[in-house]
Amino acid sequence: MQLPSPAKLNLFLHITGRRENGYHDLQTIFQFIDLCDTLEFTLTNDNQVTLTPDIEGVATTDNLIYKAAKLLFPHRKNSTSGIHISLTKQLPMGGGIGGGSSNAATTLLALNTLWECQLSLPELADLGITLGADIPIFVMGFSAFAEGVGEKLQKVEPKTPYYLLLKPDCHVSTGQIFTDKYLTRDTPPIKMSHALELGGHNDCLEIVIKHNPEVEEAYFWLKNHGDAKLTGTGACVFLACESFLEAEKIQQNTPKKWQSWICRGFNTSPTHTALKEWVEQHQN
Ligand SMILES: C[C@](O)(CO)[C@H](O)COP(=O)(O)OP(=O)(O)OC[C@H]1O[C@@H](n2ccc(N)nc2=O)[C@H](O)[C@@H]1O
Ligand SMILES: Nc1ncnc2c1ncn2[C@@H]1O[C@H](COP(=O)(O)OP(=O)(O)OP(=O)(O)O)[C@@H](O)[C@H]1O
Repeated sequence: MQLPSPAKLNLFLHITGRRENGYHDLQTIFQFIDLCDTLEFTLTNDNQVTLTPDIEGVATTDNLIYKAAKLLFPHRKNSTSGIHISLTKQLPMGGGIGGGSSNAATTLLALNTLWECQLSLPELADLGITLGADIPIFVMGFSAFAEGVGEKLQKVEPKTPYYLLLKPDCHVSTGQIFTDKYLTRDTPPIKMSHALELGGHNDCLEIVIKHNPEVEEAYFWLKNHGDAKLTGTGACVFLACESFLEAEKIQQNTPKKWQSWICRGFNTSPTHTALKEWVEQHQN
């Protein structure tokens, strides 16, 4: 089974409070984009989880793919089932586009089918959130207005424009941003209808810029072309464009020191679309 594992954008990100355990209450709209890693799953009968290739600097046992597979292990129908997973990585790490979380969710979805665990999507999301706050959105697979730490999801259908996405050459630590003393943590909550009509801002921007001059440069460069936004805690910044051609024109002038992609917004995760097709093809 081969599945895409897409990135997400936070169309805005408001921080409305801080919990005693250090996690933050937030409001955001998540949307998927068609920039994806690819995961290939091969069933084995050896009671093992194996993963290739290694991600540089990440031990296999720390890889969210491996951790997600291990979470599902007790739910296998057949206790000798194993899995070999092969990862083709395209999504930059530390970009705020949720690559690791997406990989974990894709693994949960694939193995739930291959190992016949028969867990519901909310049950998989509950397992996933123990590994990361961004995993439930990728498990549920629809664009959403999110609250809580990112797990209370209401389905929404924002516009699906082309985006120009830039990745400055730095890696932002989400933990560092969320522990910064000066992070705004008291943005008043807004209603979903307000969020859909008027959008919002990203409370992390000021702190991310303070720690990462590369993000500051890319953000203000892109802002010259329109309403540029930071996704998550960065480092990626993005701009919704009127058309593919407009995105391409701006991309042609983008300084070469930044990676750039033209991608499309999607309100259904490409993982879910591909998994549905796989299930239809493999039904007796
Ligand atoms: C910034 C976002 O990407 C927005 O979608 C997410 O909120 C972050 O999600 P994530 O990377 O899956 O987050 P986790 O791996 O659970 O946590 C990374 C770090 O961010 C902090 N964190 C994360 C989510 C949240 N709502 N409040 C937090 O304070 C955690 O304390 C942790 O130190
Ligand atoms: N399969 C994986 N893919 C990417 N990163 C992984 C994976 N497994 C573990 N990680 C760790 O997670 C960290 C964050 O990677 P990720 O691609 O999710 O970045 P991100 O989008 O900025 O994350 P977030 O905003 O969710 O913190 C990486 O630096 C890496 O140490």
